[in-house]
Order: sequence, then C-alpha cells, then structure tokens
Amino acid sequence: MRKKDLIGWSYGLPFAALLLGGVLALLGAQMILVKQDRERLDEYASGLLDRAREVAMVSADLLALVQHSGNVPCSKDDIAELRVLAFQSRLLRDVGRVRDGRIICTAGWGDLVPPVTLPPYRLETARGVRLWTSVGNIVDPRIVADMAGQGDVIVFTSPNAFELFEHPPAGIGALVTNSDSGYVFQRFGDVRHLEGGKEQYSMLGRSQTLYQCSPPGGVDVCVTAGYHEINILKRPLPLLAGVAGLGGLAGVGLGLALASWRRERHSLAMQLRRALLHGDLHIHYQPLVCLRDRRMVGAEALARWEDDEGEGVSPEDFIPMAEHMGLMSSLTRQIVRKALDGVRERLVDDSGFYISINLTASNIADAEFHLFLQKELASRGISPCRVVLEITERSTAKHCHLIEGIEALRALGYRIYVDDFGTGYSSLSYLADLPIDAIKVDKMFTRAIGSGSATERIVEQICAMVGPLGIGLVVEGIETEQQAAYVQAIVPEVIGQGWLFGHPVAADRLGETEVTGENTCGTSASDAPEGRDC
Ligand SMILES: Nc1nc2c(ncn2[C@@H]2O[C@@H]3COP(=O)(O)O[C@H]4[C@@H](O)[C@H](n5cnc6c(=O)[nH]c(N)nc65)O[C@@H]4COP(=O)(O)O[C@H]3[C@H]2O)c(=O)[nH]1
Repeated sequence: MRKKDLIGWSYGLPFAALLLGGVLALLGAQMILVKQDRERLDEYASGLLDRAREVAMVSADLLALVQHSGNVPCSKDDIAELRVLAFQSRLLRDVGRVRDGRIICTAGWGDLVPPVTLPPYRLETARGVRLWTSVGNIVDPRIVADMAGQGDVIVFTSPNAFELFEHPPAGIGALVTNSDSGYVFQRFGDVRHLEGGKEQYSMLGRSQTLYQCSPPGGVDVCVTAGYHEINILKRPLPLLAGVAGLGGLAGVGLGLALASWRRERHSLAMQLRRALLHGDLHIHYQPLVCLRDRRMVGAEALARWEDDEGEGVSPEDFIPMAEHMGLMSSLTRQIVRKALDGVRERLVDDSGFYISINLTASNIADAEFHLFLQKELASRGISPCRVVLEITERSTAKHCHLIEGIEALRALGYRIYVDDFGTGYSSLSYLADLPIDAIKVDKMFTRAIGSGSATERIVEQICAMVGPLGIGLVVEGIETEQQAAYVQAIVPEVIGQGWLFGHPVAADRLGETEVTGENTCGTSASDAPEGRDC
C-alpha cells in the first residue's frame, strides 16, 4: 500500500467510522428496542392466553357439573347449589338454567319472570358449547355479558376476568380467538393492524405480531398480539443524540485502532516478520570468478525480498532491520536452506564450485548454529569445504568472541572470509588475530581504481598484503576490464565479483554467466586450509 493511501486511510477512516458508528448505534438501539418490546409482548400474550384458557376451562367444568347435578332445574335446592358454585368462582359471575332458548333462573337473579330470551349464539364449539359475546340487555339494560351454554345450563363470564389485560402496554393490541374460524372472543388495545394468526418478527422490524394457541386437545383458544410502531427515531431527540454520539465515538475509537493496526500491519517491519514466517525471502546468486581464467568458481548467495507491493527491498535495508528486530537467527537459517537448495547440484559435483553465504557475528559464535549448518549440509550431501562463510568487518569488531567460533567452523572444513574489508576501523589489528581464509575488498575501493586517488593506493596496499599473510583475496564491485586487470596484476590468483562477470541472478540463470575451464585461482574448495579434511 502506498504511503498516500495509508495517509488517506489514517484520516478518512476515523471520519467514516464516526458516521458508521452513529448509524450502527441507532440500528443497535432499534434492535434492543425491538427485543425489549418483543419480550413485553410475549409476556402480555402468554398471560392473556393463560387467562383465556382458564376462563374457558372453568366455564366448561361448571357447565358439566351443573348439568350432572341431578337437581330439578330452578328448584330451591338447585338455585342454592348454583349460588354456591357462582360464589366460589373467581372468573364467572353467574350461572343459570335455560329452557327453550330462554334463561329461566340464575344464581344471582333467582327465578326470572318472565324468562329472558337469548339471542342466537355466535358460535358452537366442537364440544357442543354455545358461545355469546358482548350480549347487551341481559336481565338489565346496563348489563353486557359474555356467556357460554351447554344443555340447559348457561354461565356468565365475570366482567373482571380479563381486568389485568384491559389496558395493554402502549402500542400493544391483542385478540383472543379460536383457532380455526378466527372467531373473536375478546379484543384489547388497538387491534386494527392485527391479522389473525400471522406471526411476524424481524430484528429491526417496526411492527411485530405474535400468535399463540392453547395446546391441542384442550380448550380451543388462541391469542394474536402485536406492536405496530417500534421506532427508535420516534424517541426523544436528546436520547437519539446521545445514542448516535456514543456510537460515533466508539466508531472513531475503533476506526483509529483499525487505522493504526493497518499502519502497523503495513509497516516494513511487520511485512518482514510475515515474510520470514511464510518463507517469502529468496536468493540471488552472483558469480565469483577466477580472474586468471575467467572461470566461475563459486557464487555469493544474496538475500532478496519484495514487500507487499511487490517492490524489492534492498538487503542493506532489511538486514539491519532484521538485526534490530532480533530476527537474524531465523533469517540466516532460512537463507542458508534456500541458498543450498538453489545450487545443490553444483555443490555436490566434483567441480569444486562453492557457495559464499553472509553470516552475522552472532551466527559465527553460536554453537547451535554450527550444528544447524552441519545438519543442513549433511542432509543434502554437501561438504563444508564447498561453503564459504562471510562475516562483515563491522561485525568482527567483537572479534575476541569470534575466534572460538571461527576456529570451530574452520576445523569442520568451512572457510571464513571477511566481507567489506577496509570499511571498518580495526581492519589491520584483527587481521592478525582472527584465523580467516580470505578478505573481500569492498567495492568502494574497487571504484577508486584508475582514479589516482589515495584510496587507489590503499587498494594496492591491501592487495599486496594478502600474499605475506597467506590469505586469499576476493575483490568486489568489478565493473570494468581496467579494474579486473589492475587487481589481477597485483594478485594473479585473485577472485573477482562484479557486474563485469554477472549480476546477482536466480539459480536457474546462474549458468548463463559461467565460463568454463580449469580453476587456476587460489581461493577455491581445493585450496582448503591445511589439516582440514577437504
Ligand atoms: N555497484 C555494484 N554493486 C555490486 C556489484 N557486484 C555486486 N554488487 C553488490 O554488492 C553487494 C555485495 O554483497 P555484500 O558485500 O556481501 O553486501 C551485502 C551483504 O552485506 C548484505 N546481505 C545480502 N544478503 C545477505 C544475507 O543473506 N545475509 C546477511 N547477513 N547479509 C546479506 O547486504 C549487502 C548488499 O547486498 P546487495 O544489495 O545484494 O549488494 C551486493 C551486490 O548486488 C558491482 O559490480 N557494482
């Protein structure tokens, strides 16, 4: 991701998050509101259904009881019995006797003279119970009654039976019906929006309907109850502002956290960590050429890495970064494995071709790393004599700690070269102390060849020094024939590395730069230190 895009993200995201947070908070509040109202609706409807079932069951029981009482209808004993039963009932107000479609007596009114003519019933249930709803002018014009009759008995529902449900919570309406014909026994609140028997629910929905029936086999009652206006936007403005504001703030917080997470995720350091984890580093190989016969005697393994955008990052940048992040051990191990794999075939043939791998001072001093190297080489059948380990002069500043490591590695057959020679401050002193096999002259000196400068004279001195010290010489950064001829004139068996012989390339392109012939240079696999088994 480009820097500009990241900045866009960093600033744009919190603003978007502010808006989104506000909207989401309102949506969340609407969902909470719907859920709360749904719970309230459920509670109301369940209570109402229980009460309707109770009324129906009590009525059915009383109708059966009176029919089988054995009393002579409206006799003194019968009316006394009816009074006791009516008195004991919480949900029924009166019970009476019917003959020829007329009420002839009730517990409350005694003998009715003349008898009260019943209007046609509204519904007859499967069990033969006849039902009347809201019948006016029964005995007295002020009375409106719900009644149920069976045989010659009739019961009057108490006007208080549904008292608790007469004033439902604001917005709720309910119908008590039977299940098949939708016959309405009772109505509560505003029922205009209720379509009998249709359940309707959604998390954000503005109207909700709930439909519940009594279990099959018993009395047949159902309740349809619903809300028709659940809308957060109709709540008081300060509440809305508070909810949206809090949501917006939470959104901004989240947005900032996300932006910083993205920045972090896209930072080069994070990308490098991920690349190491996924094994995304790869190797390019640069030919090491014997200047005398221009034969490629080996190659230096150079780490390559492309960031998330596919742009190559220089090892001069990511190697110090990995060092700083404490990742060098895992980076070097990954490089070693890949470097060996890439040119394994050349390393096991009998050409003497060697691979030169860059290490850190801590790798050299680490006995576990030595074991790792041994294991990796053994598993590929590669001899340590075919591996050169380069340490930079800068890292050799702590050379007192390195001597042991270098000696151990050399004893195993590896050759140790000092890289970037001449760029550090202690070059000459450690040259005497460290048991190394060769030095690699840094390209800044090579560049000075032909300039007649003081630096050019230093190159001459460095080249002249290796003979008496008995160590090999590799010269980096050779770009011209003039530079090649200059160093070869001083050290005939010098090894050269540079664009003149080939750029660093992938393993499969390394052969393109190869020059065949006898190796007539000193620093080759066959030139291992004395006493070593190569
Ligand atoms: N101008 C010029 N440059 C040339 C020429 N020939 C080669 N070079 C460049 O010089 C560098 C030589 O590698 P180095 O001295 O080991 O210097 C290396 C080495 O110190 C470090 N490095 C690279 N790979 C690794 C690795 O796997 N591990 C460690 N620890 N360091 C590595 O990064 C440094 C830079 O590597 P690169 O960017 O690949 O740069 C390479 C190479 O591409 C030339 O003719 N002219």
